[in-house]
Amino acid sequence: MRIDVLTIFPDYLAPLDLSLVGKARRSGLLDLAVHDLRDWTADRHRTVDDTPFGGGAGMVMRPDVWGEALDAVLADDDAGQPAVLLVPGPGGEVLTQRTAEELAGARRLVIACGRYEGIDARVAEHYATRPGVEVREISIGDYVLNGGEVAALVVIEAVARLLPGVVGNPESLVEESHGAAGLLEYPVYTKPPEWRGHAVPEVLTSGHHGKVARWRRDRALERTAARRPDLLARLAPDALDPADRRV
Ligand SMILES: COC(=O)c1ccnc(N)c1
Repeated sequence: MRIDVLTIFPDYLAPLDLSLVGKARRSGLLDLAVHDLRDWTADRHRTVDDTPFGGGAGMVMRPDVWGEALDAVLADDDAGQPAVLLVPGPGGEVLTQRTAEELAGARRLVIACGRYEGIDARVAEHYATRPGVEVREISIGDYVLNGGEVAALVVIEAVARLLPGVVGNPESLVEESHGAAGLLEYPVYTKPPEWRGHAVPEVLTSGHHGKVARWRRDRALERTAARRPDLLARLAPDALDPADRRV
């Protein structure tokens, strides 16, 4: 997968050199490039914004600069592959694990990080008509940030970890919260077996794999019922077996 990020703060995306995403980039599993939007400005001050039509506080990011940048980045592709143009913003569709799974299936993501009061609306309108480009505004939750960069980091991590080969044990993707099981994850423990008077649940040291699996499933169901009953309600009817019903 190829991901391009456009921003006026490239250093905000430095964490993408670290950990699993950084490893995926170095191994070639993920082709990720961060671009400075100001490289497409034409004036001495490298201006990317201007005052809003209709008045009001703050500044709006100029469509001409974004147009030059997006045209250049979108044109730079090997096979005219379709691209999803993501615009992080509080008014977008809220990112869920399902969204991440969808985006992980894309050949290419281009992420336009807005700042100030946002990007001139005509940019999204224009690229929505561009053949091979799908425009999606993505929110990472119901709150406002100062720019799209933090959201870009969240989206990239949520998507990259789903790419084959990025996480060591793909099995772990099934039982994690919001994973394929559709439940919250069960509690996890490691050595020592007792810590400050807290013992590890005995079943986990019994060596009985069937009982461990049942215990974990029960804890995941209990947690989901207590903290996110909405997720339980969404489960397919056949997702719960008779043994689950007693939790
Ligand atoms: C400027 O971007 C935001 O404020 C933003 C982006 C993505 N999700 C949000 N909840 C806010």
